[in-house]
Amino acid sequence: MTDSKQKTILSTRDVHLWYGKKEALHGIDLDFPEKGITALIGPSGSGKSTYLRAINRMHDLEDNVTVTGSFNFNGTDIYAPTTDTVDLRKRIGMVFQQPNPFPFSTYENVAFGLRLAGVKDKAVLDEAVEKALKQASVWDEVKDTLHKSALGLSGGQQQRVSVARVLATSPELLLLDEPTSALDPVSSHNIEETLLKLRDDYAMIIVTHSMSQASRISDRTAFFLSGDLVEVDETKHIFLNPEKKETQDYVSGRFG
Ligand SMILES: Nc1ncnc2c1ncn2[C@@H]1O[C@H](COP(=O)(O)OP(=O)(O)OP(=O)(O)O)[C@@H](O)[C@H]1O
Repeated sequence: MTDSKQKTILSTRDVHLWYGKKEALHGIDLDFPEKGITALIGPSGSGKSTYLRAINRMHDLEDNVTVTGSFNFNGTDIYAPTTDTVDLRKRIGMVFQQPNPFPFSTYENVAFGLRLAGVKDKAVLDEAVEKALKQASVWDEVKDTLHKSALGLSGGQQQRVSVARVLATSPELLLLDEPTSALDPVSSHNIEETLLKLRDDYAMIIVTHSMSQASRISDRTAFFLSGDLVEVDETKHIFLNPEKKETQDYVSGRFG
């Protein structure tokens, strides 16, 4: 669980983002503690994914996107020209909506980032792969087929292997962009349980359309509307006693 005395792992200030001439984020100030889950909620098009992807510079891969503002990540200026994005994305791992295993074995999927970082020792790799798969609560289901293609796993197992792949490189922050929206209810529940187990050890930011999911798993919730951050607070305050009328209207299902 988070508490108010926690250190801040990421501090973002006055974040604006333009797709061409269209401004999608209008000056977001938001901080994240070093442990626990923050949910980003809001109607479709409110800027949740845009903001999330700005955190690990995913927009660098798109043409015509301009980002301004400050992103201080544990002392690293995320947008400084000297910041290495490969290293940054190891420190800030990302799990996407669709499970996206590479067409390799489960083992090689999880070992991928470590091999990229130059780890060759088999014993080190074996241990790291097992640890990450256990942390992602999928080890028991895949331990006998580690060297078979990850594409043969169910969608829910693939998504937990995606979580393990991210954990294997010892990230400081995990970004999750609607990680259960392509999964059946049982697989979604398994992912939620996995995230709940990780929240004492990691900082996580999850974009979700499901308000019940946000209220089940997050410590803090940030409500976005039309590219603005309307309100951020402990999840129970946002759902039971929000300050702003727009938040109240959204969480009570009046729009969105
Ligand atoms: N690649 C892009 N090019 C142009 N405009 C974009 C692009 N991606 C998003 N947008 C626009 O930016 C705004 C914010 O979109 P974003 O996807 O961040 O919202 P969201 O809250 O995550 O929505 P959803 O819940 O539907 O995923 C929207 O108006 C969207 O149309």
